[in-house]
Formats: sequence, structure tokens, C-alpha cells
Amino acid sequence: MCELLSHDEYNRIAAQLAPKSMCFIDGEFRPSLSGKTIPTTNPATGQIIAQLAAGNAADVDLAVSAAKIAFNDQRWCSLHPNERKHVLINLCHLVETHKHELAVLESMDSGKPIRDCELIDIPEFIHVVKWHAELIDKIYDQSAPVGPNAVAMVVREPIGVVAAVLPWNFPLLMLAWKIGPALAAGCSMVIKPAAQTSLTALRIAELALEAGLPRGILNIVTGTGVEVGEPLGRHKDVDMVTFTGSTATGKRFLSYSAESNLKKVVLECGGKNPCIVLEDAEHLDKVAAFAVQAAFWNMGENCSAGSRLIVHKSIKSKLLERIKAHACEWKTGDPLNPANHLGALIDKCHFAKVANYIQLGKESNASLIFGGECIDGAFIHPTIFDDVMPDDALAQEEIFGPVLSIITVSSFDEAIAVANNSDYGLSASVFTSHAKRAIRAAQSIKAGTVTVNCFGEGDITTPFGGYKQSGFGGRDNSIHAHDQFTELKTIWIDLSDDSDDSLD
Ligand SMILES: NC(=O)C1=CN([C@@H]2O[C@H](COP(=O)(O)OP(=O)(O)OC[C@H]3O[C@@H](n4cnc5c(N)ncnc54)[C@H](O)[C@@H]3O)[C@@H](O)[C@H]2O)C=CC1
Ligand code: BAL
Repeated sequence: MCELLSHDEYNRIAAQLAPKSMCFIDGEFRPSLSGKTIPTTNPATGQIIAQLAAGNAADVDLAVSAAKIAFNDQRWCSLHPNERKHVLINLCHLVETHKHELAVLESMDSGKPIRDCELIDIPEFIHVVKWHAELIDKIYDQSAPVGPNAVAMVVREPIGVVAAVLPWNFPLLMLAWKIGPALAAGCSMVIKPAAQTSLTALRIAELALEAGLPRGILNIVTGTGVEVGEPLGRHKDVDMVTFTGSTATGKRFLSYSAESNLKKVVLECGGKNPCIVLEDAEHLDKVAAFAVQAAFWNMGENCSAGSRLIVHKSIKSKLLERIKAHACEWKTGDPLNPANHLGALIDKCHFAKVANYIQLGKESNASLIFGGECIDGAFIHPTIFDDVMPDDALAQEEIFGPVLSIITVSSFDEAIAVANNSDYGLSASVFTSHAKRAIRAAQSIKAGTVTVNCFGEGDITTPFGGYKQSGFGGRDNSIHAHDQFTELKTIWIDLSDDSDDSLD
């Protein structure tokens, strides 16, 4: 378990950072071909941290070409599985060695609280990449039951050049969710980090080269969605896109694919996730702690945030008192202060979006019962609205901020109906002391993950992804993630007596 340093020590590390900010292509940092840059700022202070290379279609061409050459000459996928495993494990050791530097960089670039970067994002990055690395020499292919006159092998082959288009809310962790299984499968990659949060991905690419990853296997093109994301989505030499971000942008990748080379597209998109508390829920204080974590962790900038609390009327007031007590403990402020649980929202534009929802709630029939303060264009305190109606914007739209909407229900069936009244279906939680109701609820809720008497996303062993408009085409995490990045091939060998005996 990582120990937190002091606020002063984090400030000292921050002052010494000199982040790399150019594209990383074919093992080298390079300015964008146009020479243009875009600033990346610290959302907590507004200060510019670095000038990022503003990549465009020409840089994408260069990176995809490097990735394609590296894939075709098999410099990575043909290495012995044990060797590939060791390279990825070396990377994990290097991340461990540089964990404080990476945590500070992540916090400054994204506004995330340093305590989460140190205690969650970095250890999880290591855990995820290590898990997939360990899989490399433990996964077997299959043979089909085709009888004595043939052998039919069903083998996985790496899909080829993978473009990973990443969000800004978990820059390191989403990078791990994509590079862990894709590199384990033997693919080469072009990563497009979110323009707001590219710095840790660039540092990881540098560390990966040091760890022994051959050049050209992991390339990074920085820049905007339109200038870099779209050319990647439309590129004829990209075999697959794996995307995490908004549903609206996810849909664009389906069009890009249809209009180019029918590349495989896997989307992990938005959510408006219900947290149901039935009247028989026990240990309400624990339930409240989970509800607060679900709604406010990572400033609510989380696709699986439990942003709709659907609570039975008979226990609502008791539960809300406890929720408010827990929410008081979630301090908001300087992300580099390890005492704070909420840092800054990602940027001024997103801050304005969340602040608008809070204003909308204040002007609606809902009741603001906690928080509501929006400070300095950066910080928003945990905010709770009671008396929200299931069809209100607060209950339907992904706010992606620390805003919890309470919806009151009178029965189990009503709770399930409200939970399913959404275009999204990423995750859900149910709190009840009855096993039968827990299972019925888990079966009835249309979501990729349902947790019972807790909040979470499962772990690396369980698939993560959404139903409805929360996802498409595959799952992150678990062995299913590995499958995303492979093609299945059938190799059929005739063994019948009258067959050509050239195999003898
Ligand atoms: N599911 C999730 O984890 C996330 C959901 N969101 C949601 O999306 C909302 C908007 O945030 P954005 O940063 O605008 O998300 P976004 O979905 O637009 O951005 C995600 C990635 O897609 C890229 N991108 C953007 N436009 C593109 C385009 N036209 N073609 C190709 N690539 C493109 C971005 O540069 C970024 O790397 C948030 O308020 C939140 O509701 C945002 C980030 C993560
Ligand atoms: N919570 C992991 C996925 C995401 O929020 O983007």
C-alpha cells in the first residue's frame, strides 16, 4: 500500500516536473508536423503546465505507419510470450519506481486529488497491466470437436493496429485498461489521450520504451478530437478503435468506421447510474458511505458514478441524514493537498456545464439539501438535490459532476422501473437485506454491472461495459478485454485417408 507524502512534498515534486509534451512516434518524441501547439493547464490553478504538440492528420499518418510497420514485421507479437510478459512487468516496476512523480503529474494535469492518484490510479495501473501481462503465457487456444478425420484449431491472432481514444477523467487508468490487453495480445497501438490530460500517457510511453517495448509498438499523438481522433477513426490502416468517452462522440466512431474500412469499434460510453436503497436495507450508515462514494468520487467525473439515488420513502429521511454526515467529510480543494477528497473539475467549460445543472436544479421543483457552491471556475462541493422526478434533466442527463439526485419510490417494482428509465445502462447498485430481492433486482436492471450492498465496478477479473447507449462492441477488463484485441482464426487440417499426405 502506497503511503501518502505531505502537501509540502507534493508541492516540491510539482515544482521540479518537466513533462514531455511532444508526440511520441516510433520511439521518439517529435513536435507536430505543423509545428503548432496547444496549452495544457492545471485546472486547479489555471496555470499552463506545458505546450502540447497539436497533432493533425499528418501526424496520425506517421504514427499509424510506424505502428503498421512494427506490427507487420512482428517485432512484438512474435516474441516469446514469456519475453513479452517480462517487458510489461518491467514497465510496471518502472511505474512503481516513478509513482510519486506520475501521481503529481496526473493530479496537476487533471485536477484529480493526489490521494486518489496515489492510492487508486497508480496502483490500479500497475495491477491492470500486470494482470494482462501474466495472462500472456497462461492463455490457451482451442481445438474444435470435428471428429477423427480432421484437426480444427481455433486460434487467437492480434487484431493489428489499435487506436485507443481516451477520456480525461482517468487518464492513467483508462490507458492501462487499453494498453494492458492490447499489448498483451500482441497488437501495436496509436494512443490519442484527451487534449486536457496527455502528460502521463507520454511519460508512460517513455517508460515503456525503457522497459524494452520495441519502438513503433506504442505511439502517442496528442491534440484535439477533431484533428487527431477523427483521422484515427477514419484511417484505413487502423484495424480497431477502442474508445472511452461520451456517447455522442462514441457514435461518431461508428460512422467513421462505416465510412472507411469497417474497423472494429469498441465503445465504453456514458452512464446515469442508479443506486437503489430498498426499505429492508440494513446498516444504513454503511449504505450512506457507499452512496456518497458512488456520487462524489473523482468529483462525479466517472462514467459509473451513482448519480441517481432511488430510495424507498420509509427510510429516506434516516438515510439522507447519514448521507449528509458522510458528505461533510468529503473535503474539496487543492488537489495536491492529500487531505482533500475532491479536487478541481477538468476545465472551465465543464465546470460551467455542471454549474448550469446546479442552477437548473435550484430553479426546478427539486430541493437543494446539501452543497451547491461552485467556486473559482474550478471547484464544486458535493451537492444533493431531493425530490427529483424520474424524467427531470437532473435524473436523465449525465452531469459528470458531484451532483446527487434523490428520487423517492414506494415499492420494489417502482424502484426497478425508475432505474431502467434511462437511455444508459452502465452500472447500478442495490441495497437490500433479502437475497431474493437482490437477485431479482440484479436480473431486472439493464446494466453491465450490478453491485449488491456495495458500490464499485468489479475488478480486473470481471468485464466492464454497458448496455443500451453506455456501450458497444465489447468489454474492458477481464479475459474478455483480451478477446477484444484478437481475431479468431480457424485452421482446418484434413486427416482423412484419401487426403493429400503432404503433411506426413
Ligand atoms: N464515459 C466516460 O468515461 C466519459 C464521459 N464523458 C462525458 O462526455 C462529456 C463531454 O466530455 P468530452 O471531453 O467532450 O468527451 P468526448 O467523448 O468528446 O472525449 C473523449 C475523447 O474523444 C475525443 N474526441 C472528441 N471529439 C471527437 C471527434 N469528433 N472525433 C474523434 N474523437 C473525438 C476527445 O479528444 C477525447 O480524447 C462529459 O461531460 C461527460 O458527460 C467524458 C469523458 C469520459
Ligand atoms: N470509471 C471508469 C471508466 C470511466 O469513467 O471512464
